Amino acid sequence: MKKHIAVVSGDGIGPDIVREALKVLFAVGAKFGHTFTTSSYLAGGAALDAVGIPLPEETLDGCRNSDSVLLGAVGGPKWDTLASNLRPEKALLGLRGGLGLFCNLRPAILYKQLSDACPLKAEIIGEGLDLMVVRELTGGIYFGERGRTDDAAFDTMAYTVGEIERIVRKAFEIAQKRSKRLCSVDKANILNTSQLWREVVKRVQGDYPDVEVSHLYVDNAAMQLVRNPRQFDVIVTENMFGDILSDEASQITGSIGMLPSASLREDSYGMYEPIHGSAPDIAGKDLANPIATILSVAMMLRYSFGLQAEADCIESAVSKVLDNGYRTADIHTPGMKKIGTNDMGSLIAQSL
Ligand SMILES: NC(=O)C1=CN([C@@H]2O[C@H](COP(=O)(O)OP(=O)(O)OC[C@H]3O[C@@H](n4cnc5c(N)ncnc54)[C@H](O)[C@@H]3O)[C@@H](O)[C@H]2O)C=CC1
Ligand SMILES: CC(C)CC(=O)C(=O)O
Ligand SMILES: [Mg+2]
Repeated sequence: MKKHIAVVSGDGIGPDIVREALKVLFAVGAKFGHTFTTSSYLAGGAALDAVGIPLPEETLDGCRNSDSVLLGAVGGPKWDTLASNLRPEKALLGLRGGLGLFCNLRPAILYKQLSDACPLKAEIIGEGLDLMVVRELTGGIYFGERGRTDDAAFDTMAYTVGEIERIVRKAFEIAQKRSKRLCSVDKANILNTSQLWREVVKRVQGDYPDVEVSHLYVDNAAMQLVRNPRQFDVIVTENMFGDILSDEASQITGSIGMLPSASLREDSYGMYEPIHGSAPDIAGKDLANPIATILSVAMMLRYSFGLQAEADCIESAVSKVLDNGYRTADIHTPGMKKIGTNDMGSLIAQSL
């Protein structure tokens, strides 16, 4: 198979982790006889520094004309004082919105080798954690009307039935292939958008009678995630709630450096990125955990290219390296071998 991938490394640890993910992508290509080619594009602070805007047209076009996108992360203190339409994070929203990637899958899996890195008590975590956060990605408050004067500011959360229905249907389909349990998270005791969200879930539910549905308010869901995370299998929620809850879920897996994501539209095209940000505190220091980005490559192979065995091979290689006791600093526990970003990527590539 031949595929062309747009690579957007971005800022902070973005280049560190994408470099390791590409090592693994090319190694898996060589092992299975696929040709993966790449083109690099600027976005975020890197683009601001080079051309004065966070998302150059060339980047969006390059991504559109590729088979999929691999993204690191954007943002950092250097650009924090810029007006909101010029901030690096605008590039991320521009890519997600511009490419129509409404469906964000964020699997939170606690590898058994990392149970000591999980901050929850053993009796809470039991046999482990394997949940899927299905997050709406192109609507809600990150995309609504916004404004700012010297002494006031507003952001708007807006959703249409169509935007809710398409993500909710995706979540039902995913639940059908897993444990057939779906929890919809909203704030329907306050927000109009959440009341509409809940109405849509209840109507659409009729088409998936085999799926058991529950509803939680987001404040309770945040609490339940640490009280009893194993009650969840698939969570579906709007953009900002999904952003926050997936960072929370990631900590249960040991580190935010473990969680990959896929951002999809109706066809097989997708953008793949770790759920974390650009971690400016550890950028360029060989400290970042590249596993989330490497597992994002596995998601790319599975969801965009239909390469199941290749995706499984990457996930097994990650597991093997953890089995052998290698840990980056964020998941390190006593008795384990502490290694850097570069060695972690190389070991995973060699273990394919
Ligand atoms: N997708 C993206 O591009 C995102 C970008 N951001 C941006 O990133 C910048 C930093 O944001 P923060 O809130 O600090 O979130 P962050 O996710 O970058 O970092 C939070 C904490 O987790 C650690 N961390 C993150 N990824 C790690 C990894 N792979 N290995 C080890 N440790 C890791 C960091 O060192 C930090 O202590 C901001 O400019 C923010 O806007 C934030 C979230 C998503
Ligand atoms: C940087 C934000 C726009 C988004 C975010 O935190 C995320 O998608 O995880
Ligand atoms: Mg986030």
